[in-house]
Formats: sequence, C-alpha cells, structure tokens
Amino acid sequence: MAAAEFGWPPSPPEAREPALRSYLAAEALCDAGDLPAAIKLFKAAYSLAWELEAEAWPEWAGAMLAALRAGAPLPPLASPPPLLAAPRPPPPPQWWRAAAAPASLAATLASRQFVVLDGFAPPPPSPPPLAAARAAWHAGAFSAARLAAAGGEAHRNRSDAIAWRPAGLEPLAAAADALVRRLRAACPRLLAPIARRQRPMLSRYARAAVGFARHVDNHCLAGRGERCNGRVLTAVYYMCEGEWDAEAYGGCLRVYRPQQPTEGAEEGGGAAEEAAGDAVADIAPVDGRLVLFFSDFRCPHEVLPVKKEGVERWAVTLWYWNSEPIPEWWVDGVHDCTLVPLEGEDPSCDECVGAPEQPS
Ligand SMILES: O=C(O)CCC(=O)C(=O)O
Ligand SMILES: [Fe+2]
Repeated sequence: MAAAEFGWPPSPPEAREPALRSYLAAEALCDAGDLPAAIKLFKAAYSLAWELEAEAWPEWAGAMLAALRAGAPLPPLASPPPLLAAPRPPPPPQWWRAAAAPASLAATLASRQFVVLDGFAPPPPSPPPLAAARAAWHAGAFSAARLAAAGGEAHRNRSDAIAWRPAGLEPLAAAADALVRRLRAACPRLLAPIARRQRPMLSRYARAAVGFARHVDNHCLAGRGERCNGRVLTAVYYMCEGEWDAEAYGGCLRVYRPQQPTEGAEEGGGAAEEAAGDAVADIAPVDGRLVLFFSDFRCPHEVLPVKKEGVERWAVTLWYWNSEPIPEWWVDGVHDCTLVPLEGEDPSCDECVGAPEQPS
C-alpha cells in the first residue's frame, strides 16, 4: 500500500481499536485455517487503519495489540478537534505572493492533502469575481450541474448550477496559475505533473437538501486507476457578500481523510457509507478564500447543503491537469475540455519544508 509514501495522516484514534480487533480476529481465523474469512477481516482492519498494512507498524498499533491480547485496559481517547475552525482575521492583502509563502503552503498540502489560503481576491483594478459571477447568472449562462459518471444526467447527489468559462474571471485564474506554478516549484515531488488547467467552472448553490455528495474529482491514485482523468490539483475560490455564517448557512466544504481507491464509487457519491466518520475539516466558503487539494483519492470531499433560504454560495473551481491525453470517456459534453497550458517560468523554490505559516 502506498499510503505512507503519500504522507497520509495517521488514522483516526476512534478507528484504531476496531481495526486491531478485526486484525486479531483475522489472525484467529488464519490459525483455524479459514483463510477466505481471515482475508476479509484483514482487509476490514486495513480499511479502518491503513498503518496495519504497512511493513513497520507505528508505536500505537504495537502497544494496542499487546494490550488487547493481554486483556489490559486501553488508554482513553482524546476528543477530536472541531471540524469547523473559528473564523480567522483576514491576512494582509496578497501575502501569498511573499517569497516564503509557497513553501509553507506546499508543506501543508503535502502533509494534510489540502490547504486553505485566505485573502486571495485579485487586487483592483481587476473587477471583483463576484460581480462577474452575478453577471453570468443574469445573462442566463448557468445550467443544472451534471455528472460525467452518471452519463451526463443531472444527479440527485448534486444541487448546484454551473457555468463554464464565464467572462470576467481571467484575473482570478491568472492569479491561481501564478500561485500553482510557484507551488509546483516548491514541491516538485507531488506537483511536477501539473501541466495544464481546465477553464474556470463557476458554481452556485442555493438552499437544498443536498449540496454535492462526497466524491473525489479524479478516481485515481498517483496516476493509476481505470477512471483516471488527469486532474492533479483542485483549486476552489469562494465569493460572498459580507460574512459567511457557517453555522446558520451551512455550505461548508467537508474534507475527508484519504481513502483507499474504490472501484464502485463514482463522481457524486458512493463511498460515504463505507467511510463515515472520517471527516477532517469543514471549510467555510468565506469571501476571498482559496482551497487547494489533491484531486484524487487523497482528498475525498463534499459540499454540505446550504441551509438558509435566500443565501447564495458562489465558487469558482479550477482543475490543474497533467499532460496525459484526455481520456475518451471524459469528452462527453459535461465538462469543458479546452485545457490551457500552464506556461511561464517556475521561480525556483526550496523543497516543501521549513517556511512560515499563513499569518492569522
Ligand atoms: O464548491 C466546492 O466547495 C467544491 C465543489 C466540488 O467538489 C466539485 O465541483 O467537484
Ligand atoms: Fe469535487
């Protein structure tokens, strides 16, 4: 299993005991000669705690296994941090252009699979992206979102309306490109494959029972898998007028732990039931916030429903692609397929360690 290679975060504390109990039961079945049943339980153990499949177990696993074998009490679990972080004051404008910022952001991306960057709004005289979004809405540029995997049908797992390549978002896309080029230079180990970008997709969610159910943007792990689509990194930029009251409005981007690649799960849901309880963060769609995450199984995510009538959740999504040919099944009229090359020199940068954090 390549989990350690990708720097996956430790499995959640509450999953460890069930994982090891499953592991012990699998061992017992092995001893009893029931190999098929044992394999099933080993697999269940690995899906709960990926570390158990690694060659070298972490300390907690050995200690917990010994305690379970001996019937000794297990240490109490620490309570997990809240999913929704407290709002933070806006950072200085354009702070992310500072020399040290890419290394810091890339380090977070490498260790957490996602990174949140505030204060990303393009500076004047660029028109505010929210004005462009509203203009596209009034011009009738939107239609109900459809899913590639559902044969292009509108889907019960997704309630947003989208518009591809609306006018007025060029400065935002150019700023994101500049940032991604610098991140690529800061962390070539993970980001060197990025070569192109999809045109901006604008989305609008209003109050509904569902936002966009748990999914990954690329059914792939490190370029391997039948449903690979070439997306490496997803960038989502949020816009709203005034504060976003996440408790009252909902609409957060919920990010989950990396998951094992699954064959059945397609864009727009599937894995949620298997892996419930592994959310790591609820990211509020605060105005000017940019979230970057790996498009593949390293970062399953979901848009939580907007709960309040009259509230609009606006986002621009940019997908950064590798240079592989676009798969045939992808060219289905659901997505805009005109990729733009990510041109320009990457300024040289240190590998992704040791830079200051985003100011807060
Ligand atoms: O709007 C967001 O926060 C994420 C949207 C998303 O996951 C997608 O369009 O694939
Ligand atoms: Fe997504």
